[in-house]
Amino acid sequence: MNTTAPIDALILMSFGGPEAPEEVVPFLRNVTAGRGIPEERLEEVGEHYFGFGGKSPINDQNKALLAALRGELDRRGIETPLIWGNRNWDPYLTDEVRKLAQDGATQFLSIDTSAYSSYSSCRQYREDFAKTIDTLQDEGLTVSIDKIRQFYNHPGYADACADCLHQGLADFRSKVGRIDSAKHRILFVTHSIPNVMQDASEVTTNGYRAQHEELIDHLMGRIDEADRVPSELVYCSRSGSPEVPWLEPDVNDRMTELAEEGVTGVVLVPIGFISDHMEVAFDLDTEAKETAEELGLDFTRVDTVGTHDAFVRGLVDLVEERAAQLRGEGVDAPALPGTKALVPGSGACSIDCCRGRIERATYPNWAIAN
Ligand SMILES: CC1=C(CCC(=O)O)c2cc3nc(cc4[nH]c(cc5[nH]c(cc1n2)c(C)c5CCC(=O)O)c(CCC(=O)O)c4C)C(CCC(=O)O)=C3C
Ligand SMILES: [Fe+2]
Repeated sequence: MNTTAPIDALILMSFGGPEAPEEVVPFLRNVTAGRGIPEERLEEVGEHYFGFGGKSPINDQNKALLAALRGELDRRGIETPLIWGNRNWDPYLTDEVRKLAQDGATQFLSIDTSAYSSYSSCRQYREDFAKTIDTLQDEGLTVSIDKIRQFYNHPGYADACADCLHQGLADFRSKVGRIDSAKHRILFVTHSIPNVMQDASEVTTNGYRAQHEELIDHLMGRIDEADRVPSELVYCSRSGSPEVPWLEPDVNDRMTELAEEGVTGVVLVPIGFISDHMEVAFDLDTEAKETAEELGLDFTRVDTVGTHDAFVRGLVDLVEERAAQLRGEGVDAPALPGTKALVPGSGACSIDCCRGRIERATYPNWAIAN
């Protein structure tokens, strides 16, 4: 069936980013409103954006993903409109949903650009849906917004990550000759989050960190045995006050320790990011690369999935999966062997997941139906 019924329209929902220097400070104010991030950290992050001409790479990457998704929908004969809306910058979710709602669309399905469970990567998007729904309701427009499941263990994302890793290892091999367990490490990198956010992510799912570990086990199992050097999960982009604990080790700290232990080369695999947005462009390609240079480490940063075919097809599969669930059809929800698909309402990513300090309205409020 070449339809997404009962869904009238699809949304690519992302973070948003500034396009010009004068947008950087207002953007950061939007991001951090009420989130207690110290002024020094904001100035530091502002400098990262100014260093790139005040333009975040994220918008162009989302436009490319939008075009790739449209292409895949068209290939499948799915005519459902697809729009793009952000949390923190123009085009804003509410404005984009309003346009289609005025044309009569009521049921929306969102593709969020984050793979794992946590407040920042799942629940906060559902808070955004609730705000949009409320705002439009006040204007006399009734809409609902559902979302696809977190996709870290969907075969499409995993296949794309595996392909990127394969290519990255080839690049590394061209620098070092032979990949060697005694000298080389594979460091999977993701966004650090506060420990309390990690804990909240474990209430109804296996949680943020364990989800990364599942994907890592899978990816390591797929690389040639000769390349299977020790690997670990490290973090970047820590924010917040220094006295608040966040997930560690930081990628730079860990590279420093490894160099002291005699490691001479690292392959960084940014599985926490679907495209090369600012955390990748600055925290990895600028800062971590400099650390590697100072330490004399051979260094390869593996590609993010971006618009990789397998990833794009996987996202459209997830759209079709969710639409079928909403039609009440029994559907196959594929997941990596030994892992569980986070089907909304099945006990994962439910109303109870990833609660923060402050309780805000979310939508949808899936019931836990085990
Ligand atoms: C888990 C996670 C993802 C991945 C999931 C997803 O993709 O959604 C993500 C994505 C992103 N984060 C981004 C940017 C920022 N994140 C910040 C702050 C924070 N992120 C956090 C977590 C995450 N963030 C957290 C716990 C905070 C602390 C404040 C809070 O508790 O909310 C700040 C404030 C300054 C600072 O503190 O660094 C900025 C500017 C951009 C845009 C980049 C670009 O422009 O290319 C993207 C894609
Ligand atoms: Fe962030």
